[in-house]
Amino acid sequence: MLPVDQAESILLNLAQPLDGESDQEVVGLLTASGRVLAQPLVSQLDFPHWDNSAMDGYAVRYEDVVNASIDHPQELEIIEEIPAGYAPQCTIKTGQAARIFTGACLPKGADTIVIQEETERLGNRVKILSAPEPHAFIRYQGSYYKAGEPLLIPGIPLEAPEIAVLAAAQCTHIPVYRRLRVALLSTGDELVTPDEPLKRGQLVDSNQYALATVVANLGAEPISFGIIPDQREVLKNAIAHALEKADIVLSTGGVSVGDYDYVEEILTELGGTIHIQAVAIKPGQPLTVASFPHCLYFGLPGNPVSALVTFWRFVQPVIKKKSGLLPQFWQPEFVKARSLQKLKGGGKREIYFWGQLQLVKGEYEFQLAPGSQISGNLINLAQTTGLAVLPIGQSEVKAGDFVQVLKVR
Ligand SMILES: Nc1nc2c(c(=O)[nH]1)N[C@H]1C(S)=C(S)[C@@H](COP(=O)(O)OP(=O)(O)OC[C@H]3O[C@@H](n4cnc5c(N)ncnc54)[C@H](O)[C@@H]3O)O[C@H]1N2
Ligand code: MOO
Ligand SMILES: [Mg+2]
Repeated sequence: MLPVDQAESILLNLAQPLDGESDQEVVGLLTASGRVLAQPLVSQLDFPHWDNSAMDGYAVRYEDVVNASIDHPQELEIIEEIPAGYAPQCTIKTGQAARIFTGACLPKGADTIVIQEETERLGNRVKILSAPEPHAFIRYQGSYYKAGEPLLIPGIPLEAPEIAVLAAAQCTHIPVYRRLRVALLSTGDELVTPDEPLKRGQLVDSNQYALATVVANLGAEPISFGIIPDQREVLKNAIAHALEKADIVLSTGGVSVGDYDYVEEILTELGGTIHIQAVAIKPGQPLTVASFPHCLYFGLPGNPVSALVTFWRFVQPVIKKKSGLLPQFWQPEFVKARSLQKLKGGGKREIYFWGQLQLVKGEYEFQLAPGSQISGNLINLAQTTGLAVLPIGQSEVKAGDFVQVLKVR
């Protein structure tokens, strides 16, 4: 049995990120969400593109209004009105101002904006009722970003803020890494699909749906191979087929010591290198991992909680790293949380308890899922947002004490 941290480092070494031209594709702005940028981007535009006003008001020369006050207002002549989107035509000279609106270009000669609340309008003249700060409310060209500087770096996930930057930079053809293909197969004679009537002894294949969801949420493409019976040759063919089609294969079941647990033998027969046969983790101990020249195979344990816990702990960072993300985006996120219940440890495995992680008055709390914490019980797994971890050697966490919690969503 490998310790959890050793299993993790073996896996992260095996997870080679997508790289090179053949692993990239070009997407549009509205299809870029959740993708990973594959090339450094530079814009030829300054941001802001022009000196412009941050407020509705008047563009003035600071020296004209420096002494303005409510008792001694400064009167200026309005020579132009500049809405957003218009190029100003005039130059502001001493004693003059331009009516200006938020986002509109600053006219030549002006160096300060007086907000409209500090003025009084009299036809084509305006009274300035207080002295502004010099350069007040001007957004200077290039003050956010100068053309030619690095804009976005490869390896970042594209979400609303990055997509806004890309749109503003008029980058409409976005180079991203291709989506990883993740094959899913559920092994077990007892399994049926959710729409089949159950005969005695049968069980619905829930793992396939759970894994398809978490894989898709990571921006990868789940490819379903359905339910494969516990028949050696049938399973071997299905695994061989999945290995051809995918970057990563996730199977569930068939990795323990039972007579019908064929996965590891098949992986060896197919030429895979076995890296992990068991991990000191509860639940999830029989996790089996093999590598092939173009594919990484995870044999996840069949119990529904074991399948998801091993996915969250080991597969998720691997998918993220392989997707081309920078380390700060793929490293598992552990937080310190106050456990609301007593957690009982002991034994030879690191124990993962499932429950809810909540932020209460700036401090994380972990609420253990009520009911049976046993790997076959998927019912109380619903609403899990964190996994509290008890390391080997720690016999308990008292209610109110701190515990490390892996955030899972
Ligand atoms: N003698 C021993 N027996 C077991 C050991 C052990 O060390 N010695 N380990 C136990 C542990 S821990 C786990 S975890 C399981 C892992 O078993 P397998 O990965 O071989 O999985 P199966 O035997 O095929 O199934 C286990 C369990 O999960 C249900 N299952 C399977 N697939 C699905 C699915 N797609 N959706 C929902 N549920 C599924 C299956 O019906 C079984 O109940 O082994 C223990 N045994
Ligand atoms: O290690 Mo198994 O995953 O608990 O039931
Ligand atoms: Mg088994």
